[in-house]
Amino acid sequence: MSQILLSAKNITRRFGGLTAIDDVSIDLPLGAVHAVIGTNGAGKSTLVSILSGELAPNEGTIFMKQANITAWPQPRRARAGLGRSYQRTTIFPSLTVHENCRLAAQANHQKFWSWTASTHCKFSNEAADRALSLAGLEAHSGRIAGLLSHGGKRQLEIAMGLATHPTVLLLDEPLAGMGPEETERMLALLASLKSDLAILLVEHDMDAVFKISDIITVMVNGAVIAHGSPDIIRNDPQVQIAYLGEDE
Ligand SMILES: Nc1ncnc2c1ncn2[C@@H]1O[C@H](COP(=O)(O)OP(=O)(O)OP(=O)(O)O)[C@@H](O)[C@H]1O
Repeated sequence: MSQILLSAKNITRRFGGLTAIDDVSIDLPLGAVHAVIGTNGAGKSTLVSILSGELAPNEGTIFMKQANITAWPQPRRARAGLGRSYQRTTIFPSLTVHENCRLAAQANHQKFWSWTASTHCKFSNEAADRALSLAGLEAHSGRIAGLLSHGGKRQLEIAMGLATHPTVLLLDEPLAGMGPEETERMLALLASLKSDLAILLVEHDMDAVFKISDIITVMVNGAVIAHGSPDIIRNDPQVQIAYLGEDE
């Protein structure tokens, strides 16, 4: 069994009278894509926000390897190797592709406010170069980020996440709005990255999820109704009825 890089145990989150996350446990192993799927409002984005540290759970515990990170704020988790992308693109459109990655690396570094001009900061330039290479964006390094295609912008977001040297990457709908070619490119990118990472993927594109994932967790109304390999999930009668539709 691969090493578990992030483990969340019995997470519950309420918004007033609504239980958005209901006693959910999830493990993210090194070298695997773990997808979380579910109908709208199932609690997927809330779960990602709890894991990344943007939202606190009402109950439950989160570990990164042996460290209990439940009370750690988001920046501390990011420095410990937890990266995330958002449902909507969050790039700086007027800066270059390289500058976006450099800033992501700097923002994650405790010594950001040093006397070195940011453009000459060796570690952030190297982190940006490495991230752009991993994400297949080297050729676009000098381009203005806002002029990239939609798929290119999402790819840049992944590169910005990689610039922080994560070990765990939380991806919230990275394929949203992509055409078939862009989707294929992104799936190939995730497949090429996963051996060094634990990836959590929240995604509505079921073809992509079943193609790329090693493990799938299915949520309905905040609770997990099924968990297992793509084959197990595909053949789970509860999943077919509750999520994929009885016809499928
Ligand atoms: N800040 C908030 N305040 C109150 N309710 C919230 C808040 N954030 C989420 N919710 C509610 O919690 C539930 C889960 O929302 P969440 O966005 O996590 O679902 P989701 O599975 O990501 O949905 P989608 O697939 O549509 O993005 C929904 O009923 C939502 O309205």
